[in-house]
Amino acid sequence: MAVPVKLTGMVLNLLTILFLFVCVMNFPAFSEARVRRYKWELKYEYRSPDCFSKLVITINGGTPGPTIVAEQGDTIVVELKNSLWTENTAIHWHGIRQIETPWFDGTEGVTQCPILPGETFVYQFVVDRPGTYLYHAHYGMQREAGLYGSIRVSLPAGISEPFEYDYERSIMLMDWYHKSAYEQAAGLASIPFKWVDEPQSLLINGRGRFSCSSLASCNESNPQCTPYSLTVIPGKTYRLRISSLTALSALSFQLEGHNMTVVEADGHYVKPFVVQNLFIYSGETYSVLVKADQDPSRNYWATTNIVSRNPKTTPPGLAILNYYPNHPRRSPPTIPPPGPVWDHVSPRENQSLAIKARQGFITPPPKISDRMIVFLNTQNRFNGFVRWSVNNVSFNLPHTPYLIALKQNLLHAFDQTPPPDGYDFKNYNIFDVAPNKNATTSSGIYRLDFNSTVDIILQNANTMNVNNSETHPWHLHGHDFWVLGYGRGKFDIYNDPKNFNLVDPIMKNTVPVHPYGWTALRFRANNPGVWAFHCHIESHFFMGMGVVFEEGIEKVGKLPSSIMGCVHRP
Ligand SMILES: O=C1O[C@H]([C@@H](O)CO)C(O)=C1O
Repeated sequence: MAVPVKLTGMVLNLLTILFLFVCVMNFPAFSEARVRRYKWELKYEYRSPDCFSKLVITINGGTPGPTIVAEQGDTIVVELKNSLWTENTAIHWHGIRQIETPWFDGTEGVTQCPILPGETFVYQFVVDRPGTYLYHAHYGMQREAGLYGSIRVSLPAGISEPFEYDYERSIMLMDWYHKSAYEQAAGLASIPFKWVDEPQSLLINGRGRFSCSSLASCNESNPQCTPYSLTVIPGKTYRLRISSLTALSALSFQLEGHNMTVVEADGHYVKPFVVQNLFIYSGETYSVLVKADQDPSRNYWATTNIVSRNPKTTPPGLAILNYYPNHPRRSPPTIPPPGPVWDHVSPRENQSLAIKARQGFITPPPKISDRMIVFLNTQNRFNGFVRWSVNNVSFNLPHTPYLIALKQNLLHAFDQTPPPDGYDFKNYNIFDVAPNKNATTSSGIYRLDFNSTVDIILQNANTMNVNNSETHPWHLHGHDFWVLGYGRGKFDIYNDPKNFNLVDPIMKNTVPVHPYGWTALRFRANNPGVWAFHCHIESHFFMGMGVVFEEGIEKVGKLPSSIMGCVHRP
């Protein structure tokens, strides 16, 4: 009798060890997960990021705000105190899917009520994937007041990336306006329409340079606008996590005399490819590898330029690539290299086409989809206002959050007619000035079958100006999608799907649609909640360029009362 008992004990011990081993290997989060707590206070303060002094929103005194640094599987807790005297807020955690916490996506009007002045709101969510992510205000046009920052999620200790580097650094790109977000918003919502125009400067890690000349509130020797200096040790390889949260601008980023190898996009490993300049759209993140292998006796320029729109008077953003031990502020002996020609579309299309999933890290998409929605992107005129629309419907964001309205059956909170799944494919000429017949505004939403596979075709077109089609970066909340393809002209619903990349498409959360082109995406509607999908250009979303998806609302757990401040209960 004794032997079998002993054997059973041994077997049990072995099984326990095996179980723990499997947990550690497959679910690093299980063994390592930590809670990371942040205490943030938002304030309006005078700052001079490009030497021009204006009111900006700071987090704990800074803009950009603090970087959230975590490991895969960690829980992030941000205790956010709104000390803006008279202004609400909400913060979106861009690229974090909010699995089982759809109420902490931070999208005012979609997933939560605004956070009132004086209130402290606690966001709590899990960062379930490694990669480079972002956070920013998602309330009106508040992001461009300076409320933004980055989230860096690394792999748990003991697991390595599929590429090698010695050190890593973050580069955050931003465009910068001197007018307040209020002045801009009021202009966009006025008759006659007042466009925001090109930014006054471009910021690299929160620093830029505006030519101050005669302006009293501008001081070029203010240390707040000293160019950012990225110090490298000769011979070492750096992983640069490059992100953009511009209000408007599509950018190119380059390091004078250095190639960059792209290895990550929006938290997914990319089949490596080399670029001299990286095109990056608002809401995107990339990691590139750079070797400090040039003449170490000098410094080099790091520059960013506007592409896709005529930059007019906006100067390039400049930073210094500092080869240690040269002085970090020593100007390179060269003039900053020019960026790519702003209106050449094909180099940008080529970069989009080059971004594929890395071998060994491919998550294949479902082979077929259950529903295809085509989104025609156009400008409209509606009751005299200039708006943007998809399928001739311009989105109106209600202030009762959809998540609450749907859970509590508040049907009066938004339009109950769903917007259309397509446009008049046969008769609409995407190269014509947008005619805007039958343009409407609506707060209606798309309701997706839970767990269904959805294809989205972003179809670009001419704006209301002759021979003009713009670039729009579209961002999906709550999901990553597969990028199945890009094309020029009008998407052919019968033939173009035959060329979809179902082999190694990259997964992303933000993707551009190029001028007069289309972009095809696929995602699984498997994250119960209500999710915004919109152009990441701050003014375009404000002008109606977005939609909302609902999926599996019945599976959403009990909503926390903290998100419900604006909802009147009977
Ligand atoms: O929304 C926009 O308005 C202007 C312009 O079209 C106004 O005429 C522009 O470039 C946008 O992107």
